[in-house]
Amino acid sequence: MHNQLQEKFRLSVLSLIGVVSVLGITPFVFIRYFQGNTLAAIVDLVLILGIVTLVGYAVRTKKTRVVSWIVAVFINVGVFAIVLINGVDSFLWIYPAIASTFFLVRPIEAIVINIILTISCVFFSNIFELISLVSFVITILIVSVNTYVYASRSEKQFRLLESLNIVDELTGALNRRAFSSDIEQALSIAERKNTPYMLAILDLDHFKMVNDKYGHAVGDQVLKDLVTITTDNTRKYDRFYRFGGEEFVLLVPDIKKHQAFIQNLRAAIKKELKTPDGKEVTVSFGVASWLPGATADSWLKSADDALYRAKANGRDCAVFID
Ligand SMILES: Nc1nc2c(ncn2[C@@H]2O[C@H](COP(=O)(O)OP(=O)(O)OP(=O)(O)O)[C@@H](O)[C@H]2O)c(=O)[nH]1
Repeated sequence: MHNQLQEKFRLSVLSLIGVVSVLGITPFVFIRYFQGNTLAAIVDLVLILGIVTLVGYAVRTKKTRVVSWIVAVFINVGVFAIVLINGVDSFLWIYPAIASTFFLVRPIEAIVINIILTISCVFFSNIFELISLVSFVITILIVSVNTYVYASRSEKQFRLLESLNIVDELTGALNRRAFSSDIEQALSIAERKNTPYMLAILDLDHFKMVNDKYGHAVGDQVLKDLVTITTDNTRKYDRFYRFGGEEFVLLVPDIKKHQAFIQNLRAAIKKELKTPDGKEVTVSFGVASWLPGATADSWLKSADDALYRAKANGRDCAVFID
C-alpha cells in the first residue's frame, strides 16, 4: 500500500513534468529548425521523444523511481547540450531543469545532479563571456534552495498524508484500507510464485469485560499493547492490521512452520498482555494458509471460520485451516 501510493505520486509528478517539458520544448524544435540551427532542433526533438518514451514506460511498468532518475539525468544532459550548442541564447533553460530535478529525485540527489550541471556549464560553455558568473551562481543557488525547501516539505507532507491514510490512529497498526490493497498484492504474488502465505485473524477474548471492569482507556491501552507485542514478535515484512474494534489481521508471507510461528506469538501475547492489576488478556486465532485459487473474500472467510471455531473451543487458542 505504502509503495503503491508513492508510485502514484511519482507517476503524477513524472507525467506533469513530462507534459510541461514537451509543451515547453516543442516550439523550439521549429524555431531552431527555421533558424537553420538543425543540431539544436535535433537535440530538442530527442529530448521530447526521450521524455515521452520514458514517461510512457513508467506508466506501463510502474517503475517510477528508476524512470524519474533517468528523466532527471536526461533533462539535465539535454539542457547542458543545448547550452553548449546555443550558448547564452539558451542558458535560461538551466533554471527549469534545476527546479524540475528536485521533484523527480530525492532532494539530496537533486543537489548532486544540479551541482554537476552547474559546474559543467561553468567549465565547458561559453556563456560567461556574456553573463556574470557570480550572478549565475547566486541565482542558481537561490532557485535551488527555494525548490529544495519546497520539494522536501511536500515530500514530508506526502509522507504524513500517506501514513494517515493507511495507519490506525489509536494503535498505530495498519488499517483496513491498507489491508484491502495489500491482500490483493499478496494474492497475486502467491499465485505467481507459489509463495506460502498465511492469514490470521486475532480477536481479543472477553474484551468487553476488560472495558466494563477497567474502563475504556485501559481497553485502549490493551489494544495498543497487543500491537506492540505482535510487532515485536513478528518479522519486519509481516503485516499487522486493525480490522475494527478488537479484531486484528496478520498477513504473513513466505512462512513454512506456520503453526509454531502462531503458537509462539500466542504464547508471547499470553505472557505479556496484562490488565493494570496483572490479569492476563488472551487472544483467539483463526488461521488460514493461502490455497491456489483463493480470493480475498474466500481466504478471509476461511480464517474467520477458524476463528469462530477457536472461540467455540473455549478461546485462548488457535485453529488452523490448511
Ligand atoms: N477500549 C476500546 N474498546 C473497543 C474499541 N473498539 C471496540 N471495543 C470494544 O470491544 C468489545 C467487543 O466486545 P464483543 O464483540 O462482545 O467481544 P468480546 O467481549 O471480546 O467477546 P469474545 O470476542 O466473544 O471473546 C466491545 O465492548 C467494544 O466496545 C476501542 O477502540 N477501544
